[in-house]
Amino acid sequence: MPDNRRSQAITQGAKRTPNRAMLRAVGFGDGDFDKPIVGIANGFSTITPCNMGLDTLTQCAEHALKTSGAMPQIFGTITVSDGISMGTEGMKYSLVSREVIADSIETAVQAESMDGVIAIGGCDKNMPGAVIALARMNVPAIFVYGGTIKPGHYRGRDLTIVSAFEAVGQYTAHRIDEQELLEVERHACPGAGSCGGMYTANTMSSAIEAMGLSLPHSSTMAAEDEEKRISAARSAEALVEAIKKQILPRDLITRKALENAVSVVMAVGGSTNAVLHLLAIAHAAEVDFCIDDFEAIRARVPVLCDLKPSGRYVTTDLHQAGGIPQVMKMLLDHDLLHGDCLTISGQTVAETLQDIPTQPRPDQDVIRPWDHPVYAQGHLAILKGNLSPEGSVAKISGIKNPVITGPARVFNSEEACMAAILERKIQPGDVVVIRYEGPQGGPGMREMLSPTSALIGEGLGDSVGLITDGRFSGGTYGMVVGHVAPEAFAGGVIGLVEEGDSITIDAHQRLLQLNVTEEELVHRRTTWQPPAPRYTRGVLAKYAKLVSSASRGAVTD
Ligand SMILES: CC(C)(O)[C@@H](O)C(=O)O
Ligand SMILES: [Mg+2]
Repeated sequence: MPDNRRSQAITQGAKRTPNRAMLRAVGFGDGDFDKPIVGIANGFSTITPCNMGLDTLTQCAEHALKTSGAMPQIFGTITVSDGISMGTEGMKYSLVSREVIADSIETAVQAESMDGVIAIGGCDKNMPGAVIALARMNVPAIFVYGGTIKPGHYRGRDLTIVSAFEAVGQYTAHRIDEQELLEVERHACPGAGSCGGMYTANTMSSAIEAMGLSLPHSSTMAAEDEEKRISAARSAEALVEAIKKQILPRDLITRKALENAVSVVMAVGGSTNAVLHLLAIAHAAEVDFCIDDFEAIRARVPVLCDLKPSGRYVTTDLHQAGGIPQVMKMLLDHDLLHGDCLTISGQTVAETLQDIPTQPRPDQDVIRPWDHPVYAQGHLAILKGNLSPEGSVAKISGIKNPVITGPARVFNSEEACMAAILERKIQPGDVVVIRYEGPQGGPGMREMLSPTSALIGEGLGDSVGLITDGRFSGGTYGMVVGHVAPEAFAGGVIGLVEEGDSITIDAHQRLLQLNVTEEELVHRRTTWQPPAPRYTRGVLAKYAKLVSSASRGAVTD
């Protein structure tokens, strides 16, 4: 073990007698002060099914660290539940929790001079929050994903949490009755694990595996399966080896690795949140990577996987079909992946894939053959125009009407918009505008799964556009554009839109345009004032003062 261990700052020499005295109280013995001290950032919580199984994984990792000659130290990180807070004021804490998780891991590991860290997370923000911390600290580290939930089943179909969100719109549109709404609620989430489609949690776990920061196949394992617990122990062993070799997160989180992550996110049809989080991870790792880098990758990478929200299958199906290594192998064989990137095991990406088949198994169709992709190009597009000169993010594949020009229906909050949708006041051809929901203005940039799902449920998903300076859940699809930057609160044009204005969303040209003259915008700006901040004390007030534009990842440092 390298003798320049960080933990020597608290374990070596007479002056560290008190420090060792306290470490003895937590279980250190005479021979333990020369072992590496490895933190386990344990996201266990019962406030969301995503994190329910993490304590078991922590115990597996703890045991494996001890048998591998390291000294584990467990500490907690928080989580919030996107799905449970969705549609409420509480969702404003969701993106904020990414920073709280990152700051809490950094604080604990740096305060105690740890030699390495295993970050264990489940719900959406746990993944980017953990990796932001690992990138900042650059101490040997590995990520362990809590695992996906298995699908629910009802009347012969697979259900996920998004089925429940969409059922709300189906019910208000009288397309299902109250009993069916209740049965969907009862069956959508059968146990522990993160939301089961290729939504944000599974998207980010896949991106982290693509960057070599977690073990192969680990990002698509089910939370409740034994292999997930075995993988946690193997991850601990891999980290002890990485400490010996001094493999650091910034050796893994390189520009090429970020490009690999974006390619995999495109190939699996992942969440729009991946744009926000990968930009924030690049910022933390001090890698030159910006929102415009997504388009070059989108244009060359096909969507290979037929996964919910817009596809048929769930992440456990992807796992059974070969998981992320199978997707990566197909990308590598077509020169759409950098095979020379390093991974946490010390192998290169190409070496980890050498035994993976070049074509997906013919007995499954969740991963399509290369020459029959779901879509020929990626689905995550960056739209620009006078509404979003810094950028905005949309899923543009599989849309029935890729170009929509319609009258603006303007709402200054998610709640006001949701009320209008449920009162059936939104008509085909409308372009819904939800603003003052950005990182600063919300604050917290809420996910708009409730209104987008209600539109789908009411059968308006193909005929109504929706733009917002907020963001979307991984379960959102349709003609929807989020992360509009600059946001309204920061003086963005979205704040100048008036009811009835003509707005164009053009997926082909990747254009987001307010069809109003420049002179009119100049006139409107003379009377525009930012609203008073919604919060003046506490977490949300502090966040609103620090947070950057979504086009830079909504970072706070
Ligand atoms: C509730 C969901 C689907 O997990 C959402 O929060 C996401 O971002 O995917
Ligand atoms: Mg989410």
